[in-house]
Amino acid sequence: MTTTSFPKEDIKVLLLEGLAPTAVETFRAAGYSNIEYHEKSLPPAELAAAVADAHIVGIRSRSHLTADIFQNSRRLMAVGCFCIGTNQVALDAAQARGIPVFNAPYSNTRSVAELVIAEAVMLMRRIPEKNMVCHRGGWAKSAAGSYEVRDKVLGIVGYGHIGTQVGVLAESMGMRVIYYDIETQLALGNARATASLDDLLARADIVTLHVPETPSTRMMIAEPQLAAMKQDAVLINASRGTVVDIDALAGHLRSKHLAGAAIDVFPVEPTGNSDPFESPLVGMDNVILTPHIGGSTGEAQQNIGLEVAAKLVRYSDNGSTLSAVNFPEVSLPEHMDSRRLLHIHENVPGMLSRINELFSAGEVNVDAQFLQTRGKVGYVVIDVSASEAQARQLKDGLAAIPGTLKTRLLY
Ligand SMILES: NC(=O)C1=CN([C@@H]2O[C@H](COP(=O)(O)OP(=O)(O)OC[C@H]3O[C@@H](n4cnc5c(N)ncnc54)[C@H](O)[C@@H]3O)[C@@H](O)[C@H]2O)C=CC1
Ligand SMILES: O=C(O)C(=O)COP(=O)(O)O
Repeated sequence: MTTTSFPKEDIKVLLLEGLAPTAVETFRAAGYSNIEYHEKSLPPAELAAAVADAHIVGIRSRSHLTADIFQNSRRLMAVGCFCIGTNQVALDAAQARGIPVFNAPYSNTRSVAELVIAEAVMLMRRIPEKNMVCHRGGWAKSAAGSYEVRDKVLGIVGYGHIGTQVGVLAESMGMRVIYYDIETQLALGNARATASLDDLLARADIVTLHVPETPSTRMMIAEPQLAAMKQDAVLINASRGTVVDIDALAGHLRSKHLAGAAIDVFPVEPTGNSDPFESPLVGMDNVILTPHIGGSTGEAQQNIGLEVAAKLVRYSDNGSTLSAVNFPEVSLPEHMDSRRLLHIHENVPGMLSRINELFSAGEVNVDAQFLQTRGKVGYVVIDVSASEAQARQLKDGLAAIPGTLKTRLLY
């Protein structure tokens, strides 16, 4: 087991939002015993205080880590988003303070894709309305307005990891897949890119959204886009709540322009299961409402727990930042016979020469050096053959270089 200059039992790991036991097990197996585990997200003030006291923080989509939180969390070393989306984290602010943020880019992809396919079938068969009639003691046996998904056009907005999975599954059921993405993407199977979003909206019987939350996707599906959809088309949103104008959608469902919708994410979501849920879509029989559970399956959560905790442990033990979403990516070998110094700094001219001056002045041998920069931050890892005292002295020397954000020493 790797040792760190800072004793592992003092490295505080804060895990929020009911992460899978695999996350806790991974930390424990690596020797991290100081774990604070919460089943829920914390209210903003409690969150800020808890993060300020932690070295490693694990969250899901509900905990908003703002620039202020990073500003006031001097101990914080790394953040793990145990999900795909990282829009809840002020990534630039984390970068500016030398804090890498990790996520699980694929672990719940399939879970979302399966749900979307199921919802496409349910909506095309008008199951939500028929289900509600039965619950109210009625009987609505009729084929009117019900269709197979075979041969229908599925329009995927955002053809990334989830969008492509949805496309592959949809084709296996005979759907014709078209997609729109701002980037050029490899079309899987027989899927075809559309010239524009409007083109997709005009052709699709089922529109499903798989874009991240960014300024360009905010209210991307608003009144004009909804109006551009085909009569009786259906909309599925399991991306982010900010992507759709929910009031405008309610209007198009009420007027029967659109035949139905399945919505998993909302502009404002309850912070916990005991909070009330409010939406203009509540009470509409032709809408499937789900509480942001696109990625909530046993398989996904178990895998996410393992994946993100392993990334955090690797960073803490070894300095590797591979697949960090906001940070220079460095994949490092083990440092069996060396002591490893980590230096995170502002990405300004002259930094490397200052670092190298420090080492050329000393009497230690540099075994390996790794450097990577990204945005405003640079990351240098130096393996040295040195005594513990020499390595500590070098760490202090690194910390004294102006523009230094963080230094660490791994034995
Ligand atoms: N409901 C849930 O529980 C879950 C929701 N999600 C959401 O799904 C999103 C997508 O996930 P992935 O497919 O893994 O992400 P991804 O990054 O692999 O794919 C997103 C795609 O959207 C495209 N895109 C970005 N801006 C666009 C725009 N303005 N117009 C058209 N295309 C645009 C990108 O080029 C990319 O191809 C996540 O960011 C997350 O917000 C993810 C997992 C679970
Ligand atoms: O992975 C994502 O981006 C999700 O939206 C899932 O979030 P969750 O882990 O269910 O809070």
